[in-house]
Amino acid sequence: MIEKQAFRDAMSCLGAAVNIVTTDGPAGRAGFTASAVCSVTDEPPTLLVCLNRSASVWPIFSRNQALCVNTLAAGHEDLSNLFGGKTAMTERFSAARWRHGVTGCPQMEGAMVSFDCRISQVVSVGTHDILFCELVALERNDDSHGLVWFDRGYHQLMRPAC
Ligand SMILES: NC(=O)C1=CN([C@@H]2O[C@H](COP(=O)(O)OP(=O)(O)OC[C@H]3O[C@@H](n4cnc5c(N)ncnc54)[C@H](O)[C@@H]3O)[C@@H](O)[C@H]2O)C=CC1
Ligand SMILES: Cc1cc2nc3c(=O)[nH]c(=O)nc-3n(C[C@H](O)[C@H](O)[C@H](O)COP(=O)(O)O)c2cc1C
Repeated sequence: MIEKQAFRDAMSCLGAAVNIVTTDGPAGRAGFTASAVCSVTDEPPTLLVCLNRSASVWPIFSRNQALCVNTLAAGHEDLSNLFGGKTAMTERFSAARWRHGVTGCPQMEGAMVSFDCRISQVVSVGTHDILFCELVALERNDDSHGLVWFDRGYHQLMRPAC
């Protein structure tokens, strides 16, 4: 049996994009920081997001059935911390500018990519729900530099100069 701490220490070696995942709908607006986001299939275009069921945002995502994955760019470190901490939702959203996507979920201005999705399936594993999300609309910002979460810290990824 692998201890939880050994698992987390090992997982901290896997670099991952940092995302602010948002929702809006009948249950209201919410957002949280997630690194557990992954491409599933391109037919139909689907990604997954792992959400801890003990997070305060969980009931809101469960009910709204739609979300937007906003992939963060270099310079968004403070925003990531804000959406990853125990901060009030109004404070989280007042730190950036938002538009409404096709699903009505908040799309962050300046995000590297925004994946506007409907939640197509949910599978519970351990403490988390795996939200399978089918893409409805897409917005890209190819000028910004990247941001990854690696070894419990942020690292900027620079695009080669053209
Ligand atoms: N998948 C998740 O739920 C993640 C949660 N976090 C949360 O953010 C905070 C800071 O995390 P770190 O500084 O990276 O240090 P950490 O030691 O808490 O986590 C190291 C790595 O383990 C994995 N991890 C952490 N908590 C997890 C969980 N509850 N379930 C599955 N995998 C998990 C992630 O890959 C994370 O980068 C912690 O509270 C952590 O729980 C961070 C990354 C992913
Ligand atoms: C870099 C980073 C990555 C995170 N990734 C995830 C994740 O993939 N899934 C998850 O459920 N929580 C993740 N968290 C934790 C949530 O962002 C955090 O628990 C959530 O904002 C909790 O909010 P609450 O205070 O509203 O419960 C991450 C936090 C940070 C700082």
